[in-house]
Amino acid sequence: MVESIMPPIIEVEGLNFYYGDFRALHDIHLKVVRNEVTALIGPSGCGKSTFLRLLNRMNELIPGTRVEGKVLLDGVDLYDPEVDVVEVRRRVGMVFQKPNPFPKSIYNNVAYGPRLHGMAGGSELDKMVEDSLKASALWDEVKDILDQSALGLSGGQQQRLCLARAIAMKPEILLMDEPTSALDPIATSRIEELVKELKKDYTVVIVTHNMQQAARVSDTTAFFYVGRLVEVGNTEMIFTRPSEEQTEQYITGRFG
Ligand SMILES: Nc1ncnc2c1ncn2[C@@H]1O[C@H](COP(=O)(O)OP(=O)(O)OP(=O)(O)O)[C@@H](O)[C@H]1O
Repeated sequence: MVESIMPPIIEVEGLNFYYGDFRALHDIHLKVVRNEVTALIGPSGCGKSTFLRLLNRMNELIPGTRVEGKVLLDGVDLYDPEVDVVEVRRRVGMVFQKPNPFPKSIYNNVAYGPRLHGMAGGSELDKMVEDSLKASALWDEVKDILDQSALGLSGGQQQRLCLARAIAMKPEILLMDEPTSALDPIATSRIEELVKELKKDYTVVIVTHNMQQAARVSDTTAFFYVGRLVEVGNTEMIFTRPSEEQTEQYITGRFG
């Protein structure tokens, strides 16, 4: 495979991860290319979500866990003791499987992070909220009801609101953990279209159980199996001519 000429935004080197004594990830090496969508696929329990959460230090909220190895973001190790975890999570935003808006107004959901970080106020904040809702393709649906509760939105709208909330923090990377698994097909295809759109401005890493989704939205696909990264490469190549037997078996539905 021809190596991409774009410098990687993330370089993972020799990453191991433990929940207590259980080693969930084994010696992972992976480069994530800037302004690409990278999909993480593999059967249930293979470590996709664990790996994703290591990219913004979310796993350290779980007691008894341990990380070895490096996750370099623009060349700086996220796990270096000097690095500020709050800044890491601002630069690397996340959208979860189930939409989880705050029980606040639509406006305040998006404004919450920028306010907390003193990033904007007044009309500047209004603009930030508008821009974020536009980027998540929700603005037209909510512009007249910004003061209404986010909990009144549909599941698909709530997920786009969560995306707007992440975007408002001006991240460089967006992590998505099965962002469409709770959504119907129409809401799913809107999110998929958005993901393709978002890579112009962001780098996206998405975990998905749905192989068609990985094939539709991603540039690069990484196949995980029992805590190991079996193969990573150009998405079309992974889905048509994988190098590894295990990848071939998984994508042809012979296991998992
Ligand atoms: N909080 C936790 N404590 C202990 N073990 C955990 C925890 N979270 C995950 N694991 C274990 O780590 C392994 C990897 O889990 P992970 O959720 O990362 O896999 P996954 O590929 O994302 O699975 P799925 O597709 O089902 O979400 C599994 O064996 C799982 O049981």
